[in-house]
Formats: sequence, C-alpha cells, structure tokens
Amino acid sequence: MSPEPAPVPRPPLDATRVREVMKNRGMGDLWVSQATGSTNDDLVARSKAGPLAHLSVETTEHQVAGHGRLGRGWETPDRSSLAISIYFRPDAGFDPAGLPWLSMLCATAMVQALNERTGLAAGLKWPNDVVAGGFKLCGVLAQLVLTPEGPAVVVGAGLNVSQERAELPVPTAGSIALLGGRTTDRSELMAGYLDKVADLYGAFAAVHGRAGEPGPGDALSLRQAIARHMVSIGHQVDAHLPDGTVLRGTAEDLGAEGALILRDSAGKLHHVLAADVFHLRRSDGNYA
Ligand SMILES: Nc1ncnc2c1ncn2[C@@H]1O[C@H](COP(=O)(O)OP(=O)(O)OP(=O)(O)O)[C@@H](O)[C@H]1O
Ligand SMILES: O=C(O)CCCC[C@@H]1SC[C@@H]2NC(=O)N[C@@H]21
Repeated sequence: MSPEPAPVPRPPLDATRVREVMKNRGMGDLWVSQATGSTNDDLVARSKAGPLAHLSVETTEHQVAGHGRLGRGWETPDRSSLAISIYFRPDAGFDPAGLPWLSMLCATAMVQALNERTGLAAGLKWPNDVVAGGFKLCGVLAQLVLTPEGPAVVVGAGLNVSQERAELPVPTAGSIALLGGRTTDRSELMAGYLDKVADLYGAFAAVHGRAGEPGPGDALSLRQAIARHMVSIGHQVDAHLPDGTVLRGTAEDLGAEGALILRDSAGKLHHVLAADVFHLRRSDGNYA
C-alpha cells in the first residue's frame, strides 16, 4: 500500500515580507487578522470610518463569511488560501465606469503573478475568475464604496492555495497544490500579486484619473494587457443572462468599455457587460 501523501504545510502569513513589497511600491497600510467575516466588508467599513491611504490592503488567515459575485458565498479555509482586499481611491476622484476595469486589473495581476511564481498556465476567465488547467483558482469581487472623501473601490481576491479536493466547494474549483504549482507559499504569492497590481494600476490611472504621467498608449495597453490573458477568446461561449436567456457566440475581444465582444452565428456582434452576465461557460461543456 502506498503511503498517504504528506499534507501541504500551512505556515502563517509573513506580514513583514508583504509590507516590504507594499512599501517599495508606494502602497498604503496593511491589516492582517487571524479570522474575520469578509476582508472586503472590513475594508469597506474602514473606508467609511476615516480616510484610508490609496492601495491599502486587508487580509486574514481565515475568512469565515466571504462573499462572491451575485451574492454567492466564497470559502477561504484557515491558512490554506488567500483573501486579499485592496482599497483604490484615485486622488482625482473615482469614475465609477472604472469599476469593471479594476476588477479585471486585479484578476489579470493574479494571472501574471501565478504564471511567474507557480509556473501554472493561468488565464483570465472573463470577467472575474482566474483559471488554470480548466479549474477556478481565484475569484475577484469589486465593490463601489461611497466614503466621506468620495467614491472609492474595494477589490477582493480569493485564491485557492493548498486546499485538497475535499476542501473545495465545487468540482470546477482547483487549488495551486492540486494543480502541482511550484510554490504554495502564501506570502510569496501575496507579495507577487500586489507587485503586479501596482504595475497595472499605472495604466489604469492614466485612463481613469489619478495624477500620474499617462502615456498616450496607456488606455490601449491596459485593455491589451487584460485581453492577452483571456482564455475565452477564440472559443464559443454561452453567456447566461439574468433573464434566463443564453447568448451564444464566439468570444472575439475585450471592448473599450470592458465588455466581452461575442459574434453570434449570424455574424452579429454583441457587447456583453460583466454586470449583465450571470455565468459564462464554454459551449463545449468545459469550464474554461
Ligand atoms: N474557494 C472557492 N473556489 C471556487 N469557487 C468557490 C469557492 N468558494 C465558493 N465558491 C463558489 O462556487 C461557485 C463556483 O461557481 P463558478 O465560479 O464555477 O461559477 P461562475 O459562474 O464561473 O462564477 P463567476 O460568477 O464568478 O464567474 C460559486 O458560487 C462560487 O462563489
Ligand atoms: O468568484 C467570485 O464570485 C468572487 C469571489 C471573491 C472572494 C474574495 S475573498 C476576499 C474578498 N472578501 C470577500 O468577501 N470576497 C472577496
């Protein structure tokens, strides 16, 4: 009989390491709790209680009441996954049209960090999921917050790191450990993710109004940086809409307004907004 595989170690997060990256990238404060309901909720509450520094971050070792898109739940077991929420408050005021972009920006940052750090071929399942090997590794949730200083955004990412199969809630979910990723070091993964968020934010700010040195190609470069990682492009997909109908088409590109551009069988183009999609699935039955 072969011995049971050794369980993946689950050490505590090294907050010093994460803080160092945040300091180097000019980010805000970091709060780490042992357990909480939802890191998004915590950051929203903080932002309403007093001014927060732009790019402040909330994380927890154990999130017990995480939430996902459209009111779905999100499971983040103790030390085996990451729940990271980031506060975005552009100096020049936040244009709410930027909300889907911030969500896609964070998902893309996670894709880039996973590709570099774990060696997994991660991709973006538009609008807000990060997948690898046909499994969902990470989900992203952006929330608009009305703070006393004006509108701001909290974007939370939940990353499955070292869960075993039985610890994942649905068959379409995967973890870095299950997929054989090179590292399950949550501190490294978190630092890598925040570093990529800081990189991509420059391109976002050029378009959506934070003082900076926008280059003329920045609007395009953000869209291209995101589109490059979208796994649906070139595949036939079914967009399940809130009214129960399904729009089927080949995913062609990411539109200027953040919409998925689908071409139906009659050749007609449809711009589908994230807010209008209940589920996006490949028409061939594969998850991603
Ligand atoms: N740790 C987790 N990993 C993956 N899925 C999770 C996890 N915790 C909860 N879930 C839930 O499992 C379900 C998985 O749905 P799935 O992501 O496959 O649907 P989806 O339509 O692709 O999601 P989305 O609306 O985010 O695109 C969702 O309800 C999701 O919130
Ligand atoms: O796939 C989804 O529907 C999005 C899941 C988002 C989960 C993250 S975990 C950190 C943050 N806190 C929450 O309550 N939700 C997000």
